[in-house]
Amino acid sequence: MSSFQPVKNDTFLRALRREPTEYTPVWLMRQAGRYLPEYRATRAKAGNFMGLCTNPEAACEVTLQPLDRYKLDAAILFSDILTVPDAMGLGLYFEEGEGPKFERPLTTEDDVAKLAVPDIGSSLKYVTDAVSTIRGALGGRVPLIGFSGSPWTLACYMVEGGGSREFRKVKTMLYKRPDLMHRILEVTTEAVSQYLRAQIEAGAQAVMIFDSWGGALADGAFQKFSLNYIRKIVASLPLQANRGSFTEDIPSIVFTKGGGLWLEDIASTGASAVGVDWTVNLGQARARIGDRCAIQGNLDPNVLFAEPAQIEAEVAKALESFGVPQAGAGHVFNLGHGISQFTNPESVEVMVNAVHSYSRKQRQ
Ligand SMILES: Cc1c2[nH]c(c1CCC(=O)O)Cc1[nH]c(c(CCC(=O)O)c1C)Cc1[nH]c(c(CCC(=O)O)c1C)Cc1[nH]c(c(C)c1CCC(=O)O)C2
Repeated sequence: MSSFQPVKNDTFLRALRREPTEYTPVWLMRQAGRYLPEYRATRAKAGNFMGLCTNPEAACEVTLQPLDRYKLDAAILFSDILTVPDAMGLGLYFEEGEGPKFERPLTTEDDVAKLAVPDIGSSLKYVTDAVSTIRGALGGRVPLIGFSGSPWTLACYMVEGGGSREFRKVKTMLYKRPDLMHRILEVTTEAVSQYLRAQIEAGAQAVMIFDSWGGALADGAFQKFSLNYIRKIVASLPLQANRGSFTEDIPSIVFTKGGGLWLEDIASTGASAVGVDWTVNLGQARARIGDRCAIQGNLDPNVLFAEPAQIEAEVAKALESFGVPQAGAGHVFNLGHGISQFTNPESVEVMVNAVHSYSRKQRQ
């Protein structure tokens, strides 16, 4: 039994390939999440967030929830970037209202020496099972995006033991013991490469690398400790997947939050698209890299707290800034970071519909 169906709405994939589209495709980072009452209901049934992630049927249900409400052009696997360090034995847990934490962060030289690539096929089977369940349930409606954290972003959580503002521990290690830092990044790079390849094999039609904390690094350190490892991962990914009766291209997206200064460097990884946050001017980004890579982004998620007319105006501003994507350029509309849990679900509908209708008008 094959659950692979070719995709019907391939607007997102065509934009990533920088081919012409009738309108600008749109999806939202964290589109399945706490701002949706139906998500909160499913999460309550599953007990907690990791209960959702580890149950492929529940993960599938919440992945599809935003697609049933909005005309989104892509689905994203419901999971978390921290499943990889959890599989490495660090013991992921979530404290209510405090975000993710690790029971066994990497604190000593010995911890780092013992770190090893986990057996992805067994320890992260719940993720690849979720991917194939979701791909089957989508029935080709829209493409399914798989994802991972960047090695540097994962290392931030692994060394700090949770979220951080100053990154004191992880940056101390980076400057004082770069050998230890590189070892963590090497092991994590291999784990992430295998993990993304497993997601592609299970049915993911595009992959995204979240480098959420790349922007916390100094110029020079960013290229050495984050980008070089992302480059290795992108190089390890297959460009196509064989689905039995057909093959499909597998584009990749690299999103470095706060990476606006380094767009050319990020584009040079060979990724199909560069994700940008709201500090970046889309027109300037296009001029800098738009003939090498597609661009994804970049509305400030806080725009969604304004009135519908203001949301529509901000969407139009972003689309005008990019301009009409002629062949050779590609734009995927998104937020510049994950949607806030305090967002009114109706505002998302206003945004998605505004992206579609305004970008169609632009092309007339
Ligand atoms: C840094 C990071 C994490 N996770 C992720 C990142 C990179 C993107 C970014 O920078 O935001 C990525 C992520 N996390 C989640 C997804 C699912 C797919 C999607 O809809 O985009 C994705 C792609 C679900 C989630 N991951 C998490 C939630 C909230 C869980 C809940 O309480 O229901 C969701 C929906 C938990 C999580 N997981 C993480 C944090 C910091 C938190 C707490 C966030 C919060 O409290 O708002 C780590």
